[in-house]
Amino acid sequence: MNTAQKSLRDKPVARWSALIIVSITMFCGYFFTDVMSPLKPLLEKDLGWTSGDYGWFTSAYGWFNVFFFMLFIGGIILDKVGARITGLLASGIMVIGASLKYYAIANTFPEGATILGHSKQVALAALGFAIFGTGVEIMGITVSKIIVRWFKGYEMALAMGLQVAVARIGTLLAMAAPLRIVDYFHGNIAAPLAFCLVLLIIGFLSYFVYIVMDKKLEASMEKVEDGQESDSEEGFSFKDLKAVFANRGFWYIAILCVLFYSSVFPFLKYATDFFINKFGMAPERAGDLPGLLPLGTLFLTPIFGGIYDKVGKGATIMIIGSILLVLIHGLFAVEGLTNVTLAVILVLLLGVALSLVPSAMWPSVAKIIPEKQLGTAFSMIFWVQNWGLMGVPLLIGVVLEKFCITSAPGAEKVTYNYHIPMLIFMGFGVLSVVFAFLLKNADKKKGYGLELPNMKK
Ligand SMILES: C[C@H](NC(=O)[C@@H](N)CCCCN)C(=O)O
Repeated sequence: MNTAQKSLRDKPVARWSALIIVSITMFCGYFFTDVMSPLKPLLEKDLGWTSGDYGWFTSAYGWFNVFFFMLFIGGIILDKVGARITGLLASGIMVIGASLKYYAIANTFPEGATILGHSKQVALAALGFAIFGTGVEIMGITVSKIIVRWFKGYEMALAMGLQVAVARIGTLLAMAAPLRIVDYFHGNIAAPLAFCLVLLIIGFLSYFVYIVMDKKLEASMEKVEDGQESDSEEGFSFKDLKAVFANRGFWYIAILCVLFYSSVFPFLKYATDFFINKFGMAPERAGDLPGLLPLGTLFLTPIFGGIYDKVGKGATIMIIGSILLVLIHGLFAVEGLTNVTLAVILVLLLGVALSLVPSAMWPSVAKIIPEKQLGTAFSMIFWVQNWGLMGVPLLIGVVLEKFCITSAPGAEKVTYNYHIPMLIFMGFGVLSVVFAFLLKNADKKKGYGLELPNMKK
């Protein structure tokens, strides 16, 4: 390819700069997603929440995505109007939802005021989280499509891995920082939310820089004669949707996605409480342990992504990650295993699993589905995944409240036995292994190329 035929995406500095900018927005989104997780014991102690309240509030993340088909609508908008407008809308929605959640936690409401059977505070916080969840998920599909747009034929899995790694720094901070921020602000439980809200506004503003870059990319692509890239901008059609639905590989990857993530992200929502209850950790330090999980993924996701780019073996990588999940949650479930060193090792291994599967899963979607249907495909996969992100935290909250309380009724501090929740997480792991094998089998029959490298020779 001579210089005259090059578009902006062919320049490494340009495509990596685009990646950095969208990664910042996602980092802020992931931080806010999990910022309340280490606060569960405090929400119960200081604000009078129950585990059921917490489970219901946490499940709100997926409400609009699942029931109002917001991801589906977001995917159509993305394929129709492109990443510039969709990304801006999504990050704006994140800021609005986060503001409402902050308002709910920062204020006190008249005792006895309830909405849908929950206190006004829990209900408003949940509504804010539901709005935020819509924004961050649509942003997620937008960023996935942006990466394909800039990196297809280049370091696509590495770029996806790096973006996820940066986002996971947000999760790491969400685990390690909130209790320290609360302490610093003399027990103000809303302070971590305020801090995070400021970051989200920064993420929103940084997206404007991406918009400028995207416009330049488009202009440069118009100059490229062969018209290859313009194929990807045909937009949504119901024919495409039918084609995505009719693809068996799509369903295997979507089901693997919901099963795998159901045993990781919802686990993180309860991890601090779990380590306090099972491993007897001090509440102020218990958030540090789940913080190790995203820490490992920072380095490993890009490494595994790089391996997939160069060597291939995508389906095998997903099988190994799923098997690890079963072993980890299985050991967490064993009663009497309360050694903190073992807990550290298992959390680090969970980080390996959370690096292996996503590093291979997301780039594999682009191998199964044509680029012009990718917005729709990513949004449908996220939609299926959101059933788990919504339902599983709710399930765990209800199970904890109904079957796992070990403290005497009316005790000042409620304690839990996490055996059943861990078995539930392990069950999702077992099903993930089954679907990872089905995917590998389908790849052999249909020749998606999941075991082949991503990079052009
Ligand atoms: C890339 C992938 N993202 C997702 O699965 C999102 N739908 C959910 C993000 C939830 C953030 N805690 C990932 O993070 O691996």
